Amino acid sequence: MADQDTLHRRGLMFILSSPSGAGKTTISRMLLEADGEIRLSVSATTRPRRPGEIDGVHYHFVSDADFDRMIEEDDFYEWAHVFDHRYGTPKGHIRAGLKDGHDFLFDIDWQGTQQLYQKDQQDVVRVFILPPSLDELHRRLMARATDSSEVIEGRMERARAEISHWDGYDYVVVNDDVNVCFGKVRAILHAERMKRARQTGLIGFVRELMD
Ligand SMILES: Nc1ncnc2c1ncn2[C@@H]1O[C@H](COP(=O)(O)OP(=O)(O)OP(=O)(O)O)[C@@H](O)[C@H]1O
Ligand SMILES: Nc1nc2c(ncn2[C@@H]2O[C@H](COP(=O)(O)O)[C@@H](O)[C@H]2O)c(=O)[nH]1
Repeated sequence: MADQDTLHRRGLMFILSSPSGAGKTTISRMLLEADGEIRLSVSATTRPRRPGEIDGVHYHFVSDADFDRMIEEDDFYEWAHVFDHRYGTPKGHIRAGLKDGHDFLFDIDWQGTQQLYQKDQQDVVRVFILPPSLDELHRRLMARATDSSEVIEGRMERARAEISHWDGYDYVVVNDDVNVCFGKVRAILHAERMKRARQTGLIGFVRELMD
């Protein structure tokens, strides 16, 4: 008897985007902790490190010159200017990993999402996270206490523009209660893994069933 979980499938690129402070990093960390089959795509950024962030784990913190060099050497799957800095997804082993059935989690903005989708529609799953209100978004950015009030005001000013890209996503989830939101995001991941087109091992399995 076949166990469906052992059938071969293509991996997927699971993207979480949101206005800054809505909670995508929180949901990403919960997902990585709960699900052993998905790995984080670690972005490169020119922004300064926040307290508690580890180089190579949360981001690859690079200089402007290093970022320029990475662009020149075609090292990025996608990159974009976000706020006052540059962020990019290093190609790494993503394409080979997808073929081997590994899933990758991306915490990237709408510009990066569009670029990844244009390159690889079939493997991309796009999830947008909304805050319950703009007041709550502001409260969360303040409570996180990782950015100056100037930076927080800049992020609030950009929030409406970012939210306007909500319709470029496959799923939209409101992050009011974090556990409820996490449950919904996890359900999306599970369902997307079950898509017939991703379950490449099904063809052989069905053939055997019919014989
Ligand atoms: N549902 C929630 N209720 C209350 N606080 C939350 C909730 N989700 C996340 N937070 C808190 O809000 C703050 C912002 O969350 P987080 O850093 O995950 O946002 P983000 O969308 O990743 O922001 P950025 O784009 O700036 O990295 C954090 O302090 C986090 O603990
Ligand atoms: N297009 C990309 N956007 C990225 C990438 N890595 C992160 N981001 C987005 O930047 C903002 C700000 O992040 P923060 O950590 O400074 O708060 C946020 O929207 C991220 O999703 C990337 O590689 N490409």
